[in-house]
Amino acid sequence: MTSPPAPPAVRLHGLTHCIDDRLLFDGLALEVGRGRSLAILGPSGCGKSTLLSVLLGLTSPDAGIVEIAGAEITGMSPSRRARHRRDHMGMVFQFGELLPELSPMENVALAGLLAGLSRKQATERARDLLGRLGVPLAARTTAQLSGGERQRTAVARGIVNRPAVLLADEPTGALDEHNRESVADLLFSLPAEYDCALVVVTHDRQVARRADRRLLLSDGSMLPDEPMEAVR
Ligand SMILES: Nc1ncnc2c1ncn2[C@@H]1O[C@H](COP(=O)(O)OP(=O)(O)OP(=O)(O)O)[C@@H](O)[C@H]1O
Repeated sequence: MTSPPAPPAVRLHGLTHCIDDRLLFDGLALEVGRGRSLAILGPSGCGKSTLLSVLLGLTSPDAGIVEIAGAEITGMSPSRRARHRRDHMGMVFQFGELLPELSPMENVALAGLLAGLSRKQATERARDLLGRLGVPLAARTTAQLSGGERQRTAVARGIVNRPAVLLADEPTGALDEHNRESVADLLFSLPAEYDCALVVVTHDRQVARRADRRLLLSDGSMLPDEPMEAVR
C-alpha cells in the first residue's frame, strides 16, 4: 500500500486582503513543497512583507485559506496558531533581529528552548549549526559579529527547530556584495539539506535567481517573473 502524498508545506487558496481600501491580494493561490524554494519579487508597497505576515499567521486575511504543514491556520485560535508557528516555521529578517546582549549560541539555543527542546538538545543543535555556518562560537555577544556572521546566526536560529517552512524577508538587504552572495548561497542550500520549504522576499534578482521558482507580486496578483535574460 502506498502512503498518501505529503501535503505541501505552504498552500494558499483564494487569498484576498485589503489594507485601507487597497486590494493587496486578489484571490492568490500558491503551493510550495518541502525541499523547494520560492522567491517573491515586486515593487515597493505591493504587499510582499504582508504576505509573509499572513503566512506566519500574524495578519488574518479578509478571505481565503492558508495552510502550513498540512494544517489550516486561518481557522485556528491565536494560541494554537502561535504554537503551530513555533513548531513548523522559521523566520529570517533583514536586520537579523537577534538579541544583541546574548551570544550567538544563546540566541540560537533560546529559540530551541522556547520550542520545547531540552537544554542539552538546544545547545548541541546551536553549536552544530553555528559551526557549520561558520559563526565564531567564542563571540560573547552578537554585537561582536560581522554583518554576515550575524545574518548566519539568524539563519541558524530560523532552522534550529527544523521547520517545515522557512521564511526570509530581504535577508541579504543589509549585506555587502560578498556576504550577500554567501548568505544567499547558504539560504538556498537549506531546502535540500533540511527538507524545508523556503520562501524569500527580495528586491534582488541576483539573489532570486537561485530559487526553484520566482513570482512577481503586483496589483494583487502573482505571476511568473520574467526570465533573467529579459531583465538585463
Ligand atoms: N499595519 C499596517 N497598517 C496600514 N498600512 C499598512 C500596514 N502594513 C502595511 N501597510 C501598507 O500595505 C502596503 C504593503 O506593505 P508591505 O510592507 O507588505 O509592502 P512590501 O511589498 O513588503 O514593500 P517593501 O518592498 O517596500 O518592503 C503598503 O502600502 C503599506 O504602507
